[in-house]
Amino acid sequence: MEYVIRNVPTWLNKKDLSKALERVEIKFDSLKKLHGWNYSFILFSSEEEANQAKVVFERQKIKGFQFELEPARNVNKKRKHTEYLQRIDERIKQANCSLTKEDPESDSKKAVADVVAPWRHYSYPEQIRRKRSAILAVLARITSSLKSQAGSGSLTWLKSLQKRPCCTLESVIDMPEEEGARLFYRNKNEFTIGFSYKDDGLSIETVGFALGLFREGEVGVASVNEECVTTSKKAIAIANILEVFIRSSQLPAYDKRTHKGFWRQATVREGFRTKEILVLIQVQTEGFDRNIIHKETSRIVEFLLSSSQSINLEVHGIVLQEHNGISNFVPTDKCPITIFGQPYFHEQLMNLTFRIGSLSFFQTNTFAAERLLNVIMEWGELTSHSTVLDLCCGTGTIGMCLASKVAQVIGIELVEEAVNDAKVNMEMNNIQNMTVLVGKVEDKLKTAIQLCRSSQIVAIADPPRAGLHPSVIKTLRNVVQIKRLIYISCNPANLVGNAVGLCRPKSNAFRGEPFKPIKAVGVDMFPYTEHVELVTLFHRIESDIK
Ligand SMILES: C[S@@+](CC[C@H](N)C(=O)[O-])C[C@H]1O[C@@H](n2cnc3c(N)ncnc32)[C@H](O)[C@@H]1O
Repeated sequence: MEYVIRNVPTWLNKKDLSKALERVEIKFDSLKKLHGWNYSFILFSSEEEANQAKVVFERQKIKGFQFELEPARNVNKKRKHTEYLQRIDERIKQANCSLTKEDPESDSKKAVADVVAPWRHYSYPEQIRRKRSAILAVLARITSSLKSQAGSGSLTWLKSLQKRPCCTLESVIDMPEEEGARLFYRNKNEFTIGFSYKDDGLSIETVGFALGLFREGEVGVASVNEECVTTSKKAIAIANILEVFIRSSQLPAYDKRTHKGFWRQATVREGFRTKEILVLIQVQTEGFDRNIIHKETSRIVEFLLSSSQSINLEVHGIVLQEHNGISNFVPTDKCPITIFGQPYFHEQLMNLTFRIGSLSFFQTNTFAAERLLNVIMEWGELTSHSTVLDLCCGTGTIGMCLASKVAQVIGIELVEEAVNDAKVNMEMNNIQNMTVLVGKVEDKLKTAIQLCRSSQIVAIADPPRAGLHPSVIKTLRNVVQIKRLIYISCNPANLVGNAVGLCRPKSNAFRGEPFKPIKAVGVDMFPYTEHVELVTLFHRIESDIK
């Protein structure tokens, strides 16, 4: 049960408010209070708890303030459509005002920037230092986890390590201080469409970023602005344009609390080198009239195209995805429909051109992706006799960049649209020695291995954040032709389980000879955030086994 506490001092932080409420024995599940708010969201587990709090507030002041409690739904009363239309003019004025005249140091601007670029207060060398320490901690955890495996004494390379990292960390490759590399670098930006809440309780449709986790009681969305140094400047402009439109739309923004509303999410993707922009708009259609949907989607296309052209941005495609489920993710199995232009954009990498569909993965930072590819090329020690296994290949970027150096590339990718893009990309770049299989690596790896013509297989794994399925690790160990494996991890903490699986001593469950971590390098794909890409080279170590 969500309520709002009114008359809270703006300077009071969540921790102190929480303590003050506990002192007067108010029971609640969670609180949401940001600096600058004169209110706070509070979640009670029952109406009784809320009533008790109300009585306490009426009887006594807290921190010298007379708090008031009201149900949160009053903050965002579902307005009748006619009332809504009457307010449109006022809203647009407010919207323009907040977009153009907001104090650059305002709390909401800073709060949203802290969500998307939480490390913006650290100097860049300090960010790199922190990422280095985090990676070293992961590499040391691999050592300790391996040591706890039965039979690990047979791994001679492990003996001398004690608690040290399992291999050398060569460096964390930093990004030059340029737009598109260290600043405003994300080529894919997912914006939430929802409501921001003003101090007077008025809610206003907003396209930007959620200020916190919904499950922790945060429902507010804040407009994106140039303090958000990870978001590309073009994406910021497109989000601001969409915000003006949605504030005047006949269809409402989606409200996460009620699961009602139409406009849900907007994803802006762009080719930094090609200057192409693709916009994916996600909508919840249940309960809305098809004619109004048609009218409003035509209007959004018109508005977006004319507004973006007026500031010299060229949108190449707009696609619409229906998503009536509760989860926030963009489902990769719900094919969007094209409402303008092409359902894809292009980007260039290592002098090759890639077509990328709205649901296909592409490395987030184009500049950093090239640094990553340089490391893979060097560590792969590829020859014209090698076969590259590109596991989780997306639209085929890694495999295609290596194809000219090897005999054969075999990719595996789950998302069908990405595989279709990969096929087009092979043709566009005249690559004839690459095959891509659609499906899960865990299901397709054995087929891929049967297709390998060479006895020198280099496996390159670039899995999603969770890492590879354990069955994939077991299969990789069983393929004796794989002597070298490069693992790219976008969530280094999750590398530990897979690395232990690859390197642990032979057993009934892990039959093939183990691998050994040789070296690692970090690539700062995500400046101003804690995230970092980790590349680790593993070699097969048959001769090391006693
Ligand atoms: C981190 S991305 C890497 C993509 C690609 N290597 C690149 O550089 O563009 C991970 C990819 O794995 C795909 N994926 C996720 N789970 C998978 C699975 N079980 N089997 C195969 N591919 C998977 C995703 O669709 C995504 O394209």
